[in-house]
Amino acid sequence: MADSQRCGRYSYEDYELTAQWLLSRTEHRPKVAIVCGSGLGDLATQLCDANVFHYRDIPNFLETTVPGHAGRLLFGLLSGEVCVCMQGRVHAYEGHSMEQITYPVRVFKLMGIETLILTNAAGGLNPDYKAGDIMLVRDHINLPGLMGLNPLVGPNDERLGVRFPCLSDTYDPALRRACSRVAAQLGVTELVHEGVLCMQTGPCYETVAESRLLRAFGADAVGMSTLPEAVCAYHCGLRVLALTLITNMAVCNYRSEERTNHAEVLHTSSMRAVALQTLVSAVVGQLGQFHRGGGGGGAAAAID
Ligand SMILES: O=P(O)(O)O[C@H]1O[C@H](CO)[C@@H](O)[C@H]1O
Ligand code: HPA
Repeated sequence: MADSQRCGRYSYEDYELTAQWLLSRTEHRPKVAIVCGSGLGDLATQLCDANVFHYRDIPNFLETTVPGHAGRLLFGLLSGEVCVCMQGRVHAYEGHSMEQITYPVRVFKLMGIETLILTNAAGGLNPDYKAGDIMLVRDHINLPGLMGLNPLVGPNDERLGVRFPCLSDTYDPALRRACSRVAAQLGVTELVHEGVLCMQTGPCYETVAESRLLRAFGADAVGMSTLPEAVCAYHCGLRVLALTLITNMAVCNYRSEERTNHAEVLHTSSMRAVALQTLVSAVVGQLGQFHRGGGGGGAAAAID
């Protein structure tokens, strides 16, 4: 394909090549993909009959560099549903473009994935939240995207999605409802909120003034990932559920002696890993009936 026809750095054929590379090395045919955020990678170890690939061995995948992101892709069964699970992600602050960090999402699309479940760690901005809570992402504020760092910038390949996607329904309402119901069945409703996730590029945590600004903008939590993946996934027709673990409260007060740090983020992730894994596994268990029905666009009918 000529450079002018490429989506940007990658062509459709690059995504296809990686998808075929993976599918030719596993007999699993997943419809669900899961991305594990900081310290949440143990979810991947729950997969039965797993086939494991290191990112460094997968064509065009980037290696992870951040503690808490193992850098392995696993195929296997979770709650009886065939899944592919990213044990860790790469971030823009590691020196990559938005297109590079979202590469796996388009590969998933070409592998036949229908639902993408994103997880991440973030700082709480909503004063009703506390470290250890879980936020179902209802909507987002994509600060890098608003500043031009949007993964869809560049020539658009219509095979992957439309030029001007409307993002009002990025986070599938039926999936969120299903997740809330599962949380109630598991007796963890008091841990679970719905809210707005803001992304800033990182790697610095926010200043006090920035945290206050983001709260005033309407954000309930702030992180350094997830939104580019959600944008790319929605663009190419995947159903998206995003679960944010509030690993710390963003510092919004000059008198506070709290200092956000990655060790604290990983500590909270480890404390809540089992709860989050249980929630995600149970939600995945509800997806099968819809996927077996085949075809897109019927999520609400199938899950409700
Ligand atoms: O978003 P994930 O990858 O879960 O991790 C979050 O936690 C790290 C900062 O502590 C950053 O990588 C931020 O993005
Ligand atoms: N801010 C940004 N990203 C984060 C935070 C935070 O407080 N915690 C975990 N990831």
